[in-house]
Amino acid sequence: MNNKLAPMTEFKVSNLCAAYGRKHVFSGINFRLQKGEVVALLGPNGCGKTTLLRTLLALHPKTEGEIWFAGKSIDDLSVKQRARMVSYVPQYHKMAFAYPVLEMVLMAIYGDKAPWLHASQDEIAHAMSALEWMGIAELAHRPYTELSGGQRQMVLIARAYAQNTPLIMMDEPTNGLDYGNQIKLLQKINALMETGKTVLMTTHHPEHALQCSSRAITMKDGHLLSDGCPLDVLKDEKIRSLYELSHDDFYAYRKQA
Ligand SMILES: Nc1ncnc2c1ncn2[C@@H]1O[C@H](COP(=O)(O)OP(=O)(O)OP(=O)(O)O)[C@@H](O)[C@H]1O
Repeated sequence: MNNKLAPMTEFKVSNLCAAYGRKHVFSGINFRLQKGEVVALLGPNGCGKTTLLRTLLALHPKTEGEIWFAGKSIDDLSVKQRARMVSYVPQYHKMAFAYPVLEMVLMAIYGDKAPWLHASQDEIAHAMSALEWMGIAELAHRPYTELSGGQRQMVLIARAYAQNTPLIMMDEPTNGLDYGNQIKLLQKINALMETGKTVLMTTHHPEHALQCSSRAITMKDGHLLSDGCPLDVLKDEKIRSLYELSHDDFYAYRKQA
């Protein structure tokens, strides 16, 4: 089995726009991701973060613009080629069948066909190591549909990790995780950066972005507002303005926290 990462030289987005029917969600989005960056994307509910991630993954159609991966337009890559370059932890995931967790992880390695049913010992060991990395090896033989929300979330993260792509996109990855698992995940994301992987993750928690990201991007009303060092982009005044919080509400909360 080929565990080598596809080369991640650069991921580039230029003038990207997307809509649902006639309703524009975002327009004129430009940014680049470099190897080894963990980039946190923040913005109010409904500003378009999930739609942006789904558009970058070609799961939602763009209305304008270009997405380039290592010099190739994403439009020219097959589903299989994209799956070697980028993995995805969605915000919501429905699974109709009660597949065992181990098979769910093997599916990420093999795509939508069914060779995971004949997986080799090496492949099973690789999938198990992803579950161990996430700290959920004991769930390997449990049906996915019988897991709690937080356990399912950890399976999806292990699955993306097993896919072994140079770029991982995660939509609110700490969603549903208990306090301890949130901290452990943020540490794991931070460690991914050291291995040269690139992560683009949405979060509703500026403190999570400050803990594990090397760069933060904020988004509001269908546009990117700021992009840079988390300590600068997530200054108190910028957070207050992003989420439209009054001085009193914000500092009363801060005082209690
Ligand atoms: N399937 C859909 N059909 C029509 N409109 C949609 C659909 N999905 C999302 N929208 C709308 O697109 C906009 C952006 O939604 P999106 O889910 O991308 O926001 P978000 O920033 O990820 O929100 P949240 O932080 O609440 O998860 C919202 O106004 C939403 O109502």
